[in-house]
Amino acid sequence: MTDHPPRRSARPTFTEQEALDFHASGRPGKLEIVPTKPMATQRDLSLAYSPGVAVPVLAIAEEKSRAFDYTTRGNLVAVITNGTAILGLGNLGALAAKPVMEGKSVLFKRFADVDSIDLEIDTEDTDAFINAVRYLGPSFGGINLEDIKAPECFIIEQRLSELMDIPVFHDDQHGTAIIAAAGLLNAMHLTGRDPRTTKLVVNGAGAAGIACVELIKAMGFAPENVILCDTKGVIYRGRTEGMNQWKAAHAADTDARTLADAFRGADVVMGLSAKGAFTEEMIRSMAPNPIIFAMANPDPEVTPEEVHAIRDDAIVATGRSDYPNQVNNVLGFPYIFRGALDVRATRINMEMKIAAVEALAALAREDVPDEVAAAYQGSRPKFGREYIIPVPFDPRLIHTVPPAVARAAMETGVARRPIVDMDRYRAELSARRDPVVGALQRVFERVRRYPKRVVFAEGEEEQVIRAAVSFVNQGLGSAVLVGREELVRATAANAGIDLDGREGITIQNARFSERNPAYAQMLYNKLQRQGYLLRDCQRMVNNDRNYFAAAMVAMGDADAMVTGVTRNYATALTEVRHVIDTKPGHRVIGLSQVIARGRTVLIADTAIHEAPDAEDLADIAVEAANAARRLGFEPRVALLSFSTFGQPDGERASQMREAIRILDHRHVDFEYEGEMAADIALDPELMKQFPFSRLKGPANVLVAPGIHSAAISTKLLVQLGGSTVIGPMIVGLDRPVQIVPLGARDSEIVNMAALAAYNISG
Ligand SMILES: NC(=O)C1=CN([C@@H]2O[C@H](COP(=O)(O)OP(=O)(O)OC[C@H]3O[C@@H](n4cnc5c(N)ncnc54)[C@H](OP(=O)(O)O)[C@@H]3O)[C@@H](O)[C@H]2O)C=CC1
Ligand SMILES: CC(=O)C(=O)O
Ligand SMILES: [Mg+2]
Repeated sequence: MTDHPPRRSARPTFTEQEALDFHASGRPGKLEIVPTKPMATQRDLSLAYSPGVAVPVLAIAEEKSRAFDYTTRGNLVAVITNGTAILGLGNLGALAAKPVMEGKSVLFKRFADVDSIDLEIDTEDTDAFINAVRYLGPSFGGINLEDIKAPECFIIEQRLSELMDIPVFHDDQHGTAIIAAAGLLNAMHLTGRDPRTTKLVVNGAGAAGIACVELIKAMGFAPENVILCDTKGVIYRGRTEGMNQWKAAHAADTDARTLADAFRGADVVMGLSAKGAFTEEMIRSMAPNPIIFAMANPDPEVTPEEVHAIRDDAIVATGRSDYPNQVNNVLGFPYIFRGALDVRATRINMEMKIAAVEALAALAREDVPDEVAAAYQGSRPKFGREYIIPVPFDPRLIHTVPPAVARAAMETGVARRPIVDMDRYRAELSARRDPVVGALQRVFERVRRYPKRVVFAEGEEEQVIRAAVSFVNQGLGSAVLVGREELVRATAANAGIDLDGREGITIQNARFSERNPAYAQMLYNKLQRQGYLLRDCQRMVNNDRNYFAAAMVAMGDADAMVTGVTRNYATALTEVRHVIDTKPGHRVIGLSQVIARGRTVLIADTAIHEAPDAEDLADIAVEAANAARRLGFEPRVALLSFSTFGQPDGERASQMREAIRILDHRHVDFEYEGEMAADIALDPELMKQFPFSRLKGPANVLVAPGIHSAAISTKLLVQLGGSTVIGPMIVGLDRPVQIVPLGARDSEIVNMAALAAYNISG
């Protein structure tokens, strides 16, 4: 067995209420449509709509392909369903399927910058469904069919592919088959198997099962070695019960009649059926080093724990994110469509699917990049039994899979616009990845592997209780809620949260804690020369939750702390700093992570130093660069000003220049430059005017001249620029504490608790 991280918990990481709140909060649902052109003047209006819009209309009427140049068509995919097979939940209708389809559209955007809209069509009549879709071709560059039950899905996909000149791709069929086949290739490689002689069983002869069998056979498995099963058992030649033409095409010439018969001596089994369909006996009866892909969602045919309890030579994959080897469709559909759209493909053919399989399989065999490795700290995932498929947050997927798909499209004559320069295409693809994806993922993954005890200082607040429950449910660690026990329980009960018997959550009433005298003494030792009596310290620990919580962390009774919901930032910080020192050799600063379209930058100091002098600014730069490394960036630090390299001059600008000189003397180990204006720091084209600049690329850490400019600019970015801002995060304390903004919501508190547990100061 290869190294592997501690196995993750199989508990759900959210409650039902959290899932509903997630979908209801803010604008209901998960999508909105945003214009890409300004609508600021009368001229804009007359260009966007009548009369200006008539010009592209006539251009497209004359030459259809111009629609790709003048409209959204070339980057727009419709996710279409009738809701007859929603996940593994069954036929719940078109309307109930909408959350899934919206989700898919969001993933298209986030992972591969494909614009997407969901369309729910309220009919189970195959012809009516086909008719509703077939005329939509001019609107879209591709059609992703989703959660439509077999066998209708086969007819629908085939007919629409014939009728439309854009890719029509039923993801439950081909997406699943592609990811499963990639994992299978690697599992075969690890167990030294040859496709021509490997015996394979697929349980489930629906959309996903049939597509898997077809793809696997196209990849060289011998048809006589492949057995397909459904609820009636083996699909054998001559069977009449529960059959259809798609099952019949894969009917095996075999004496096996039950799933248990089929399992006997099998090398590989794939489940695309239902929870618990594989028994202990079946697993035992397989060949040595068996490969078991139990992919029913949300619960697999057999769990990895159940398999590992019976035999230790199996490679196991599931559809779930909380086990290794997740067969997750998100590894496929965003990138397959990206590649197909970029060559304006007319279809997604078998060669394109196989190219995706091979690209995914090859990626899992390569060394993982730091960005992925950081999430698995202590045990870098390495190609092996517990890592046969890339993980969804792998940043290489975007520049690996689409080029393979595009190339296959070009080679098989379905590309309407071949890509001329593949290297350039790859570079453009990397820039398409939305930086919000994965921004906190490494933090969460790391903490999940090394869970921490986090103290939530304001335990009587409802959103804090919700956050603590979510923190624990996500497997991030245990939570201590500070507050009066009856009040915490009553608030929780009012909010519909049952704290009784909930593992991982404790309540600490500061007044009754037996650790109080020790905390008060510790605080007295620190503050006795600042005018505080022991009695004052006792009162602070007894009455003030921030003192009590911080003392727990200072004395090792908890690993990290989060606070700030009920008290303004500065007050909370002052209280915390009475208890927790600055980390020796460090400087406490506030760092905000700004995630905007195309990039992530860190801005400092957004919380502590109001008017830093040159020495302070140099320290802030060093501290921010350290934290950037902890968060997974190689820092390129720009010291910002209204001026760039002395022009125009001014007092704050010369202070920034002085800070640069101090950094020069310190011989720091990161790139830095300044003073410069923010646009120069962030735009490589503008930076070209200063060829002597030492930054090798756009800055990703911005040091502002003062807290005013730092705090004002991050807030402007949120309000006007639509950016996501995490923080200010506190960096440089000796023990990890994070402070959320006053009135923060539960999700923000969880993020900050995770950042505290991660300890960005290192
Ligand atoms: N990435 C992933 O992990 C994915 C997982 N899936 C999962 O695969 C499963 C099937 O999805 P899909 O193909 O879209 O659904 P379909 O409704 O199209 O097909 C379901 C098939 O499973 C068979 N089946 C159901 N229960 C059993 C059982 N206990 N034993 C044997 N066969 C059974 C049915 O048999 P019969 O024909 O006799 O009715 C049918 O052939 C779902 O659980 C779904 O969540 C799907 C897509 C992606
Ligand atoms: C993953 C998916 O698409 C399904 O279970 O239907
Ligand atoms: Mg689906």
